[in-house]
Amino acid sequence: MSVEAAKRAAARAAVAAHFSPSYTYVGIGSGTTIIYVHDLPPHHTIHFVPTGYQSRQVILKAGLTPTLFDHLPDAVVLDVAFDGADEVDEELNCIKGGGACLFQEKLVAERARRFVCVADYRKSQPRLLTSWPTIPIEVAPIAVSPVLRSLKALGSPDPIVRPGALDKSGPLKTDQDFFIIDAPFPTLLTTKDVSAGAKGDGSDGKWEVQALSRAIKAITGVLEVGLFAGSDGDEIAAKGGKAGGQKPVAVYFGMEDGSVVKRTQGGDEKLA
Ligand SMILES: O=C(CO)[C@H](O)[C@H](O)COP(=O)(O)O
Repeated sequence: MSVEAAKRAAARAAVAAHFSPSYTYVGIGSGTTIIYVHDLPPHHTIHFVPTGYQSRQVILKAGLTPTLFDHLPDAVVLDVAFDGADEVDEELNCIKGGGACLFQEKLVAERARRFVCVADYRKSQPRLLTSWPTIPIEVAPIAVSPVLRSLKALGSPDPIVRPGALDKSGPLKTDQDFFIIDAPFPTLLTTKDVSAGAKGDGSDGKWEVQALSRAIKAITGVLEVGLFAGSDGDEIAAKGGKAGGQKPVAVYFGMEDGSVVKRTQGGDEKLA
């Protein structure tokens, strides 16, 4: 099965399980997989909340109505948010930002009752930074040099500012007019690794996902980190919260053999 067919199969399974025509607000992320999420059952009054320029164009092209994040009334919680990912580990931590939209993607994911990811088989790995090489980090242009130095001090061997499409036009600019730094690190540890005795605090060069995310976020000049980790919407709801999770409640992987694998905290399940 082609990668595109795998993406479509993942999106169909995610929509079948997590979309309802009765919803009012639905987040729609960025990337090439999310395009297939627009194949929705009939619905009438849903506001689709984009995660940036590309996402807004995709919503418009599908004939749907975009509602910008900063137009949402304060009390609104999105019923669900769908998005892609660059890599997902076995604990459902994600790397995002391959398309440079990580800041608004995190805003939208955290505003949703449930965040659901769609991806093809290449994105599924036991640990982050196994196949995807770097962590995307959105940075204020004025702060690029000190942020690069701080990332090296945290153990990133060779962080680079992501170039734009043309050499002569300088670095790529995000929807916020910021830059993206792509920072490689050694493969990240899971909480299971830490429970099994690994330190995960970077002192031996190895970081656990959330510990590294916090350390990068604490650097002055960093707007957001492309690591989506911590609690998911269901864990937050169990504690009485309405939204706030960065981690997906489920990830749907379209597989090479045509099947779809659904990953949740309970493990992986092969769907038909
Ligand atoms: O995080 C993202 C953009 O910033 C995308 O969701 C991620 O890059 C996945 O994209 P694709 O579906 O094209 O593989």
